[in-house]
Amino acid sequence: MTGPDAPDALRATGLGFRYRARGGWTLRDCEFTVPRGRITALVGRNGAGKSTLLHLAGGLLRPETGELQVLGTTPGTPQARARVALLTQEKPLYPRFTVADTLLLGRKLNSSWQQAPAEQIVREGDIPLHARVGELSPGQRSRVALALALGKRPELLLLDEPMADLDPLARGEIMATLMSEAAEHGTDIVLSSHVLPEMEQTCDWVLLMRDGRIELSEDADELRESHTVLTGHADQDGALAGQGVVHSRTSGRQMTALVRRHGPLRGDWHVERPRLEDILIGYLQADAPARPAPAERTEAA
Ligand SMILES: Nc1ncnc2c1ncn2[C@@H]1O[C@H](COP(=O)(O)OP(=O)(O)OP(=O)(O)O)[C@@H](O)[C@H]1O
Repeated sequence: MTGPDAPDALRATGLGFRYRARGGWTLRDCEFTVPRGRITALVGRNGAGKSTLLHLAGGLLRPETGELQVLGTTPGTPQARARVALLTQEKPLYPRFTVADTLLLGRKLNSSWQQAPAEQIVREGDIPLHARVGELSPGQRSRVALALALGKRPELLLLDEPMADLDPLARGEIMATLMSEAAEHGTDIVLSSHVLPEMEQTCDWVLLMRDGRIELSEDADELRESHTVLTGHADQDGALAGQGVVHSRTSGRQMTALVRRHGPLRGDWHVERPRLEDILIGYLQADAPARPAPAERTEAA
C-alpha cells in the first residue's frame, strides 16, 4: 500500500537496545519515522549505532525497550521478511556455492524472486556465473550479496555500507541500479555509508545518529533550506545568539559557522547555501547535538 495512509517505511518509538556482553545502552530513546518512497542516508560516526539499528530493522536483533516497525509490521516476522531485505556488512554467503547456485537459492527461498535484476548486477561486474563465491574478491562478493538482496525485489531494502569494498566505477554502477530500482518499483532504501558525496545526489531523507540516539530524521531538501554557512569576522559571534549553531570554527579573525536558521540574521556575514554533505559533516564534527535557539529553550522550560 502506498499513499498518505500507508505505514511508514520505518517507525521507532522509545527504541532501546543493549548488547548483553557490553552492558551499556547501544541505542537509547530513539524516536523517528522514515516515510515511504524515500532513499535514506543513514549516517553517524563509527560506533554511533547504525548497524545495530539496521540489524533491528532486519529482525536479526530485538529491541529491549520500545518498538521499531518496518512497513507497519514487526521486523523478523514472516510478513516483514517477505517484504524487507537486509544486506549486512558480513554479507553471509556460502563460499562453496557458485554464483549461479547462490542466485538459484535466492529464487527457491523467495516467491517474489526476479532473476533479471539479480543477474544484471552480477554481469555488470563481469563475474562468471560458474565462479565459486569463496574464490571471489571482497568487492565481487559484495556484488553477489547485493544481487541476492535485489533479486528478492523487496519493498524496503536495508543496506549497511554495501559499497565499502567496491571500486569507484562499480560504486557508480551499483548506485545507478539502486536508483532505477527505487524509481521503477518504488523500493524504499535505507543506506548506511560514510561516503557522504554519494549521498548528495541520491538520498532525499537523512537519518543521523549520535551515540545511539537519532539526532536528525528529516527531508534532505528541508535540511538544505534551513541551514546556512556563514563566514565573517570572529568578533561578531554574539550576533548568532538565537540561531542554532551546529558547528563553528575560527581561523585567525575569521569564523565559519554552519547554522540552522531561526529568524532573521544579525551581523555582517558572507552567506552560502550548504550542500547536504556540508550539513552532514557539520553535524558529525559537532561535539554535541546542535544547540537549540534560546527561544526554544524558553518554551521548553
Ligand atoms: N555484537 C556486538 N556485541 C557487543 N557490542 C557490539 C556488538 N556490535 C556492535 N557493538 C557495539 O555497539 C556500538 C554500536 O555499534 P554499531 O556497529 O551499531 O555502530 P556503527 O554506527 O554501525 O559503526 P560503524 O560506522 O563503525 O560501522 C559500538 O560501541 C560497538 O562496539
